[in-house]
Amino acid sequence: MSLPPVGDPSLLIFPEADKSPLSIRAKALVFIDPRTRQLRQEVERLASLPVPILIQGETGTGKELLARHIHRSSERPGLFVALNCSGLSPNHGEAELFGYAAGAHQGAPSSRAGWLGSANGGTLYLDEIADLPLALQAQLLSVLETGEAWRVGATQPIPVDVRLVAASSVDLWQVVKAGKFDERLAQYLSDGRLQLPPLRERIGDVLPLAEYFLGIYAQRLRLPLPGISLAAQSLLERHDWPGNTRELENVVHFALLVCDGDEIEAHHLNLPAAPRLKRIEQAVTQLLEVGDLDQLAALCELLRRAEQRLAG
Ligand SMILES: Nc1ncnc2c1ncn2[C@@H]1O[C@H](COP(=O)(O)OP(=O)(O)OP(=O)(O)O)[C@@H](O)[C@H]1O
Repeated sequence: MSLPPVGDPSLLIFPEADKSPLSIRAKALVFIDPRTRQLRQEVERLASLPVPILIQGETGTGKELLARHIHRSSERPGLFVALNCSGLSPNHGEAELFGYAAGAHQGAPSSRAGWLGSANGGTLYLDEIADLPLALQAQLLSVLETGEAWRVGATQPIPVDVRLVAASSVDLWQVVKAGKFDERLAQYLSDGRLQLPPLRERIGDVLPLAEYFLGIYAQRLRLPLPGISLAAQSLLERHDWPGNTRELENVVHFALLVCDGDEIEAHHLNLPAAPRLKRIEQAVTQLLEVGDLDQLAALCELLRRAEQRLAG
């Protein structure tokens, strides 16, 4: 197991990784699994087009990292500005997002650009966009469509040129159906949709990512670079990764710190021995309690096949 050489299309190297915030520590985007290689092609296609992008994926799958890559590839001259919509102030969300004019409210002697203004000429990354209040959703759409924004308290709009890259860990269309997301904004975002699969569905990325993080942390902590034993590799590939790549990064970081030999062993990973088996056990137990006849028949068939395999 080793990472592809620099220049391989599955490994994107970020030239200015040092400029990224601490929460995004990657120097490269590791895409090795066939599913993420395919995604990579889609990303390259969309990045240079003047379309908004919606990245859907579970927490920790790498949505912000991908958004940063899209911004770099787009070569837009402005900044990449990242905002988590659930962090907007309940009372001053509009001013935070769109800015305010001088004198708009008490204690506002001068005007402020807001997040949108700071991203002028660049990319506004809105994480968890489903958490944006409905009223701001409609306002945001109008700004993006007209290229004009009204700061709170302003008497005239100002021109803005912002590319929106939004992320969501939930299906936006379901939120639309529930009446809590603006259908027109969802439509606007649907031109460039990217689905980042959870790590458990792209097993081919697990060991390359583990090796990559090991390299990063060994270098940063000035520790010798250990290998990963076969048992540890197998455990990494069998784990469910509910926290996705972020969880893998933390697990590898920890393993490196507690590793006392040339290789990371399974017990250094501090992972449950067989999480999937546990889940299967729970599902079967539930089925035995509440399953209907068809489900029980399907279960018997599966158990029969398991028996057959055991018998050799
Ligand atoms: N393909 C990848 N290659 C290298 N590092 C990655 C990759 N994907 C994610 N990471 C790293 O995993 C961590 C989590 O990534 P990121 O913050 O982009 O996830 P996210 O989906 O935006 O999470 P959240 O939904 O919680 O905001 C970061 O440290 C990031 O650098």
